[in-house]
Order: sequence, then structure tokens, then C-alpha cells
Amino acid sequence: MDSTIKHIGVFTSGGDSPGMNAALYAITKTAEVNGINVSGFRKGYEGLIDGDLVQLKSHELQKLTQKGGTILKTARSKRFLELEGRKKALQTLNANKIDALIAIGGDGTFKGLLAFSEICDIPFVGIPGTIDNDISGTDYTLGFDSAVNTAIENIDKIRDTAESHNRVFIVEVMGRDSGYIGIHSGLMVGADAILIPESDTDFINLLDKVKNYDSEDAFLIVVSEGDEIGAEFVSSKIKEVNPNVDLRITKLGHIQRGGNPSALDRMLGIRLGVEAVKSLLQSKKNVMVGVLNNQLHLTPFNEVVKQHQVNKELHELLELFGT
Ligand SMILES: Nc1ncnc2c1ncn2[C@@H]1O[C@H](COP(=O)(O)OP(=O)(O)O)[C@@H](O)[C@H]1O
Ligand SMILES: O=P(O)(O)OC[C@H]1O[C@](O)(COP(=O)(O)O)[C@@H](O)[C@@H]1O
Repeated sequence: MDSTIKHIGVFTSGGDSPGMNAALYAITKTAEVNGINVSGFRKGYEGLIDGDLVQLKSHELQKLTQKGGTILKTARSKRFLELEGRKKALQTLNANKIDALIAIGGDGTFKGLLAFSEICDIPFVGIPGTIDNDISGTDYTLGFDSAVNTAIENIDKIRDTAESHNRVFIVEVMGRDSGYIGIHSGLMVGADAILIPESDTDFINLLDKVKNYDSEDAFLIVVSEGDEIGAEFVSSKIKEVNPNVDLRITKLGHIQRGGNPSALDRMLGIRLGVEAVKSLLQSKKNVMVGVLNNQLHLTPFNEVVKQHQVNKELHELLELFGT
């Protein structure tokens, strides 16, 4: 056990995601049990640069496991992209005698840690937190399950009104570059078509199908935000092939990022939070903790990549149900 660690810094970065607070609770609790103090930096890398930190206590965090968002707040930091910003962050860590750092965020956040490791040699551990689920080294990222649950709850509501009016609805779901939320929510609501960035045949199949749509029922299309075609273009093409359709576009937007974390995300937050501290105590550094095949798994930051492919099984499901 690494007994040199007395003070851990933690922060949340990039887009917030449900489950981040559960992870903060688990980190703090595990650290306390091992006699380690935890400070939380506010607003991601911005807090590191500005020395904006608060002491975390597990008894205060315990009841926040159920809460969405992140109590530490989060940010996308332009300043940390510059060496000058990273040098300031290093000064903050030294001034506060931080021995190790845990970051909860997406692949951008881990790239930031890799850049930071060039000038800072304390150990870093990452926890994957993004609703997009687009990070290698883990089956699920914190917040993905909650976001999909929010998406399906809302698309189900859209179906009610779509069916009442016999309308075509294009529903855009989040996923900056990835179709994970799209494919999962689309399958679960029984969408007539699902368009994701990882596939280029889905759009052609959709046009074929919607050509024959006879306006006697709803026609639901789920489009990932990251799909290069985009909801508006899809809409214009549908009107070309079938001019009679009554069509609406709904963008679910940031509601997918909020709300109480699902059971799965609360548990994931707790498991990854505990494992992050244990990894530091086992002298691990510059690794992301994840879950593969329901087993905890460590991946070095330089092997963590943005996932640009959905797996073979999901592709087969898309072909079977997606259009
Ligand atoms: N190559 C990099 N070097 C330094 N910092 C980076 C780098 N890439 C990302 N970051 C930092 O990580 C932050 C979060 O990344 P971002 O891509 O916005 O979100 P996420 O971590 O959710 O993918 C960025 O705002 C930036 O401050
Ligand atoms: O809230 P912002 O900054 O507009 O970002 C929106 C983006 O954040 C996400 O919700 C999640 O992105 P992260 O990987 O940064 O957490 C994307 O799905 C979406 O494209």
C-alpha cells in the first residue's frame, strides 16, 4: 500500500453526467477509511488553475448519491489547453500539498491529464463520466444509462402525440460523435428508423421505408446528434420522397444530461470511485478505471481512445430493427 498519499484532489470535467456525485461520495469515503483527506476542485480544470477548492466530507456527500449533475460543478477549460494554464494548475497542487489526483470526465479530460503528466509527476487516475458512452476501456461510462432512460421516457411521450396525429417525428438525441444513446434509445422505443454516425446505410434504408409510409400511423425516427446528416436534412429529404407527410422535429437536448442517476449509474459511480482510490493506494498512475464484462478494469490513459464504432452485435441489432 502506498502510504505516501495523504491528500487526494478530485474534480469533474467536460459535460456533467448523472452518477458523478455517487463517485465523489465513494472516493471520499474510501479515502477517509484510509486516513486520506480529499479536496474537490470546482469547475474542472478551471478550479485547478485558480486554486478553487473545497474539503470534501463523506457524511455530507452521502445523501447526494441520488442527485444528478455534479456538486463540484464542471467546465470545459480553454486555459488548460495552454502550457501556461497547466503550469498554474501545478502551482495549485504544490501549494495545497496534493499527492494524487482523480478526474471524472470524458476522453478530453484524460487527454488533459496526459498533457499535464509531462510537467507533473503525482499519480493521476481517471473515471469515465460522460453520457455519450464513447470511451474505450469500459463497457459503460457514468451517466449513459440515466441518459438513455431519460431519452426513452421522453420519446415514449412523443409517440403518444405522434400516433394521435399520424405524424412523422424526428427525435434528435445527444451524442456529440457517437450513436450509443441513439441506438439504445431507438431500439427501446421501437423506432421505425435509427440514424447514428457509425453507420452510413441507415439513411438510405430510411428513405426507402418512408417513401411508402401511408400516414396511417406514427413514424418515429431517432437521430443521433453526431450523425453527419442531421435532423433538418433528414426532414427535407423525407419531404422530397413523400411530400404528404406531416413531420415534426424534436431535439431532446440537455434534459438527457440531468435528473437523478439510474440504479446502474449510482452503482457504477460507487464501484469506480472506490476502485480509483484503491488504485492510487496500489501505486497505479495515469490509468482510467472502468468496467469490462462486469469486472473492474484499468486502462492506461495513452490507450484510452474515443470509441468511434459500435460493436458488431449492436450493428446487427441496428440492421434488424433500425430501419
Ligand atoms: N489535448 C489536451 N490538452 C490539455 N487539456 C485538454 C486536452 N484535451 C482536452 N483538455 C481539457 O479537458 C477538458 C474537457 O474535455 P472535453 O472534450 O470538453 O470533455 P470530456 O472530458 O467530457 O471529453 C477541456 O475543456 C480541456 O480543458
Ligand atoms: O453542454 P455542451 O457544452 O453544449 O455540450 C454538449 C455535448 O455534451 C454531451 O452531452 C456530453 O459530452 P461530454 O463527452 O463532454 O460529456 C454531448 O452529448 C453533447 O454533444
